[in-house]
Amino acid sequence: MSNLAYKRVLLKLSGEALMGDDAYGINRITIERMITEIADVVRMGVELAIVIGGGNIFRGVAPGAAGMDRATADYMGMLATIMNALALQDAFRQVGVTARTMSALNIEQVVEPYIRPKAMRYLEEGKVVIFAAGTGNPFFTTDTAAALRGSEIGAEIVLKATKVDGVYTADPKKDPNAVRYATISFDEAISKNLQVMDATAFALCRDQKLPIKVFSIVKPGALKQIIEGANEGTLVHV
Ligand SMILES: Nc1ncnc2c1ncn2[C@@H]1O[C@H](COP(=O)(O)OP(=O)(O)OP(=O)(O)O)[C@@H](O)[C@H]1O
Ligand SMILES: O=c1ccn([C@@H]2O[C@H](COP(=O)(O)O)[C@@H](O)[C@H]2O)c(=O)[nH]1
Repeated sequence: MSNLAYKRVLLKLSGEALMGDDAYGINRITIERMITEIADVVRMGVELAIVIGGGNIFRGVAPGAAGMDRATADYMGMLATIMNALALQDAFRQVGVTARTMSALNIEQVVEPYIRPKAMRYLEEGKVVIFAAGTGNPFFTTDTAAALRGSEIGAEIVLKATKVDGVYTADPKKDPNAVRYATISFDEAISKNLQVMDATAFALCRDQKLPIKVFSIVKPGALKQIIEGANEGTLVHV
C-alpha cells in the first residue's frame, strides 16, 4: 500500500462535473477520465465511498419543473442522482473496479437499499460504495448527504470534488476578484455564507469534527495528490 494521508474517504462528486462542457447530461469522455482517476486511488488501497449529485440532469429538466411543489421537484432531483450513480457504477465496471450503488429511496428492481452495516462491509472488501438519492428526504442536498454518510461510515475526510479549485471569498465564476482560501474554519464559511456548500452540510461536518476538502475534479491528478497528503484545494476545518 502506498503512502496514504487518508484510509477511508467520502468523495462528493458534483453532478455538474459529469457534464463536461455539455449543457446537461453525462459526457462520456468526462466520466471516463474521472473514473480513471478515482480508480487509481482505489487501487492505492483507499476505502472510497461516493455521494453523487444530480445537477447535470435535474437542471436539464428544471424548466419543466417550474411551478411544481418543492417536495415533488426534490424527489425528481433525488431520482436524477440514481441515474448518475448507475452510470458511475457501470463506468467503474468497465475499468475493472467493483462498485455497489446503495439508494436512500427504495427502487429495489434497480438499486439496492442503503443499509449501513452492508455499506461498511463493502468498503472493508475494497468495493467502491456509491450512495444515491441523497438523504432520501426533500429539502436537503447531496452535500448534506455527503456530510451524513461520511459521518456514518467513519470517513476521515469529505472530499468535495467540483469545477472550482477551492473555497473563494465569493463565487469565482461570478467574481473575477474572488480570492481562494488555503484553509477556512466551518464557522467562518457559515458566517460568510459561502455558497460552495450548503450551511447544513458545513454544520453537520463541524459538529462531527469531519474535515472537508474542496478541490477541482477537472484538474488532472488533484485527487491522487490529496490522497498522498499534498496541499491541494481548500481545507475546511473545525
Ligand atoms: N465562495 C465560493 N467558493 C467557491 N465556489 C463557490 C463559492 N460560491 C459559490 N460557488 C460555486 O459553487 C459551485 C460548487 O458547487 P457544485 O455545483 O459543484 O455543487 P453541487 O451544487 O452540490 O453539485 P450539483 O451540480 O450536483 O448540483 C462552484 O462551481 C462555484 O461556482
Ligand atoms: O437529500 C437530498 C438530496 C438531493 N435532493 C434533491 O436533488 C437535487 C439534486 O441534488 P444536488 O445536491 O443539487 O446535486 C437537489 O437540488 C434537491 O432537489 C433532495 O431533495 N434531498
